[in-house]
Amino acid sequence: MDVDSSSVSSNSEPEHELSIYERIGEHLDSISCSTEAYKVLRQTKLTQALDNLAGSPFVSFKSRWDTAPFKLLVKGDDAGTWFKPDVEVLQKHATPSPFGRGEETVLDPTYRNGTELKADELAFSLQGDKKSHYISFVIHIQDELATSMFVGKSVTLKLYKLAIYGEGGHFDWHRDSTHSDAHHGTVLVALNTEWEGGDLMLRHQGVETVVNMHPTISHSKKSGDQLQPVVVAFYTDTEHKVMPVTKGTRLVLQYDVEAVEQAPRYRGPSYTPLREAVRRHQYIASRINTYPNLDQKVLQAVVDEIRELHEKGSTFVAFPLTHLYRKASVKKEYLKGTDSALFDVLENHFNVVLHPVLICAVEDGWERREEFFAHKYKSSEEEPSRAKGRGRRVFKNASFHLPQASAILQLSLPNGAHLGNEAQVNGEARYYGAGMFVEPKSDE
Ligand SMILES: O=C(O)CCC(=O)C(=O)O
Ligand SMILES: [Fe+2]
Repeated sequence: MDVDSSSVSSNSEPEHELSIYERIGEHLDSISCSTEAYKVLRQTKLTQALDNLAGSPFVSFKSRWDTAPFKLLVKGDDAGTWFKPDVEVLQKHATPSPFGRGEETVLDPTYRNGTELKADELAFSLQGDKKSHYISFVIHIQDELATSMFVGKSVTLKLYKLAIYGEGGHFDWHRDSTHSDAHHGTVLVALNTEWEGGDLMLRHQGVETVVNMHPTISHSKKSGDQLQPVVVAFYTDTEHKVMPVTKGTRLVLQYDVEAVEQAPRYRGPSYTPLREAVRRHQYIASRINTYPNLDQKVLQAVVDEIRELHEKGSTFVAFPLTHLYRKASVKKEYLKGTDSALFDVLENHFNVVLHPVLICAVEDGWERREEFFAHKYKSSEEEPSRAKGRGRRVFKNASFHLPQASAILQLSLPNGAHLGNEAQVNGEARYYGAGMFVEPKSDE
């Protein structure tokens, strides 16, 4: 990239969370930062505009589908129905749930205490064998997600497992592991049992939310009162935990959500992805609890601010994505939530490039003040000379704007190491911070 650069200057404040990020970043990659640096700015007009945009990391809604009669089969054994599952049969076949601590898969009941059945051990069919009803239930969830968390994407649910938590069962804070580049969400649906405790908690940008997963009664004139499951979906990079169950048994189906960009279809002359997203949101907003923020005014404020920065001479304006991604998923087609909506809008006005990002701290030798720099993450094959102590080049006409609500600072799990529902053996599923790099369109 052809941009001006200057040597390091020092006038920023020390930032506690940034130090954490830098430590984790190094832990993740065991590399030093690359030589080309973007100066990190905080509390700018652009960071404020981005903070106003921050959305919610999850949705929950009642399924309108009649799930009551779904039959459950475990390794061919009858295990009741969604309405009345046979807990004993399910437990008989279940195995203890491990989790991932760094590269290891471990069993540690102080962190996770529960058992599970894998997807290939389970089957569903309606009494009378109309299996298509179960498939319709799944398709209904996919459709809801394509109008909320994954606007305009083609969404596929894949059953991952059934988690069983008896009394004392729980799972501490973790992020779910991803199983493919397109895997961006988790869906949970509780079966109809009675339990107390066992709340699901989600944590995003430091805010914790409790979700009630108990099936609820729905009143309908046509079909009378009906018990319906609550569907909870969240992005895979959302930290979550299951509080200890104090009574009864909690049975939860867990699905992986794969989302990829939809093939272009015929669009009318007034079509824009944002208009389409907002139209769909208005339709579902009344039924769905929370969803990404797609307020046009808030999105426009980000566009206006970037344009102003460009006009003032900051040709390269960068900021972090709201979510974390595996490295191979830092691509337009895999963006989720507000990241996806914002990219679509910015792309109409600017040249936008996505790239994994590392933030590094540099200590000023005299005053012992830390300064922070954002770097496009490059592997050692891409930039082999990086670690050999070449000077840092700071782009003069560029800035990296770091909002409060940025997942890049949320990589700080309690002990700084990966804690997931699975181990990370070859590292391809690691979560990275990433950024959007926005410059004026070359023809403007
Ligand atoms: O049972 C639940 O509600 C979630 C379990 C979970 O987070 C997991 O197994 O990864
Ligand atoms: Fe999980």
